[in-house]
Amino acid sequence: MKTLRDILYNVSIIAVHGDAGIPVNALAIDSRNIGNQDAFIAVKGVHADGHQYIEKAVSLGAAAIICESLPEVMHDQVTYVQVKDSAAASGIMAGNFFDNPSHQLKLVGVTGTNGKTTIATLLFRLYSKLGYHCGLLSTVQNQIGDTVIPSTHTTPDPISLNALLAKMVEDGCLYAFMEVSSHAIHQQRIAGLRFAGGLFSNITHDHLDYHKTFDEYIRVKKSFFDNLPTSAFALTNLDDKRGNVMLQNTKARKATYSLHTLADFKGKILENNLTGLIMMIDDTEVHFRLIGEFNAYNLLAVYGAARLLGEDKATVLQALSDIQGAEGRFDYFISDKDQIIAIVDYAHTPDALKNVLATIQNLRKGNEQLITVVGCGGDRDTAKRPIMADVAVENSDRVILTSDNPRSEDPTAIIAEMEKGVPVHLKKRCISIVDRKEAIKTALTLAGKNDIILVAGKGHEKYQEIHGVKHPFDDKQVLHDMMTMLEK
Ligand SMILES: CC(=O)N[C@H]1[C@@H](OP(=O)(O)OP(=O)(O)OC[C@H]2O[C@@H](n3ccc(=O)[nH]c3=O)[C@H](O)[C@@H]2O)O[C@H](CO)[C@@H](O)[C@@H]1O[C@H](C)C(=O)N[C@@H](C)C(=O)N[C@H](CCC(=O)O)C(=O)O
Ligand SMILES: Nc1ncnc2c1ncn2[C@@H]1O[C@H](COP(=O)(O)OP(=O)(O)OP(=O)(O)O)[C@@H](O)[C@H]1O
Ligand SMILES: N[C@H](CCC[C@H](N)C(=O)O)C(=O)O
Ligand SMILES: [Mg+2]
Repeated sequence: MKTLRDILYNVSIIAVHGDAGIPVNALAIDSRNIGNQDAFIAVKGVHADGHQYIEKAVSLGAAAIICESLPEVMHDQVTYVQVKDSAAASGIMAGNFFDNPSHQLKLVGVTGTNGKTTIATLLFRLYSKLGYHCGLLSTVQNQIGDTVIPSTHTTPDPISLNALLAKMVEDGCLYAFMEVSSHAIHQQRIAGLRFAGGLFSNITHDHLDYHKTFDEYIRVKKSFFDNLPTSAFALTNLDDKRGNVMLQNTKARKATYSLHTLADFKGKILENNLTGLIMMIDDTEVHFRLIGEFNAYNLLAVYGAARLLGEDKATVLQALSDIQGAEGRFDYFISDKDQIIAIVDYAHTPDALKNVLATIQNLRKGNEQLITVVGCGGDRDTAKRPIMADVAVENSDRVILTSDNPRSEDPTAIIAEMEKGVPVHLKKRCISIVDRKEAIKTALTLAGKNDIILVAGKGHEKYQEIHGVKHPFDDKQVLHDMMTMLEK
């Protein structure tokens, strides 16, 4: 068993009260997970302060307490360690506890508002296809080779994260590809990890409920690159306004990709339709199964990262050509009877919705109707609600505003906020139906031959979260079922 002293290696310590040589059984940042001989790390959170739970942790058997301010009552049998930053300490300690698994494989992190899941998943599938055993940490799921481990977050808390990386190392993985969310960077869930590379996709409006201003959101994302080591690569999208800024202060080896300007990895779209993309990448013409300009960016990012990790150009392009995208990202099927194209997409930001609708507009052959069903999540960025409704009506023939995951909010009130973004002259395009199933059914009823239906916002999600309860709900399944029912 490791001692507290071993686990504290590299942590900025202010004071130690008690014996640092005690053995530690497990680490926890949540007092509810404390067992005998564990170390509890008290972290200040968004809703509560972990320091309030120190006594509770001791009563459950904690042998060590890591905190920023020492409690008034200290027990003789417990070791108290005062640190400068408990959140940072939790990452570093989790690394030490699990033998720093990120040092034992090549860990690649992907950040940006949109495209993280797609890029990380494509990298995982590419490397698996190239014959490497590897791991994936993503919004949709975590994976170690073929073994799927359900994910609770885009980027897990530092203890779960290091535990998963340690399992990957134990299982013989050489690479791990992970999404790095802005929440995770800000909450230091990635503290102490050693990255072999970092990728930037893009940055647009999202999560302003959490980060408050766009500048702060940019600063947080940038800090991921600021902290990369010199041994890593940092790959950025030059077509994004903030692409250069992201790498301004990084020590890592800089590299760029672009569809529109000179870059280390240069791509051009030759064809973009429902059968996929044809692109020119560094003078080679390649066909991909993924659809839409935004996926051209994702593919280019993946190609660039693989080259920076040392793979051969022809091998990468050949393998990438046949790979499918992540679940619920431009996931579509065509109905037998009326050839209605039904698309499920995880677009839950104004920019993602705009991109997916622009992609659909490009795919239109004649004057098919485009019907969009969309909602916004509760307890999340409220500023995006009217913007998303506006984007939807500006770029669709018919829009049905509906409920996403209302969480603790009233879905009718969320929809009312969305409605405020619909310009008066476009109001007739738009109706609101709170029940998501009814909304999808109505879209199908409105659709005629060859029309296109986009159901946006929930992608792969298999539930609808209402007041803390996750009710089974799957956009793709509902579309299938309703279509079958209406065709009978
Ligand atoms: C807003 C947010 O990000 N919250 C995360 C945060 O929790 P928190 O700050 O709210 O925690 P808190 O309730 O204030 O508690 C503070 C501390 O006291 C501890 N505590 C609390 C209660 C108790 O009885 N005992 C106890 O010890 C908690 O474990 C915590 O360490 O830290 C927790 C542990 O890491 C996370 O699980 C939690 O994610 C919540 C569930 C969440 O929904 N997060 C979302 C917004 C999120 O992180 N999303 C991103 C993706 C976003 C994107 O699309 O880019 C993600 O990476 O998943
Ligand atoms: N490179 C991109 N640029 C803009 N939009 C994109 C891009 N890639 C994907 N999208 C859109 O964003 C949606 C979400 O994509 P993806 O899940 O890959 O992003 P993400 O960054 O992982 O999202 P999250 O932060 O929720 O985990 C997709 O369904 C698609 O509509
Ligand atoms: N990772 C994103 C997911 C949003 C998905 C959408 N369906 C919602 O519930 O808002 C978030 O936590 O903001
Ligand atoms: Mg994701």
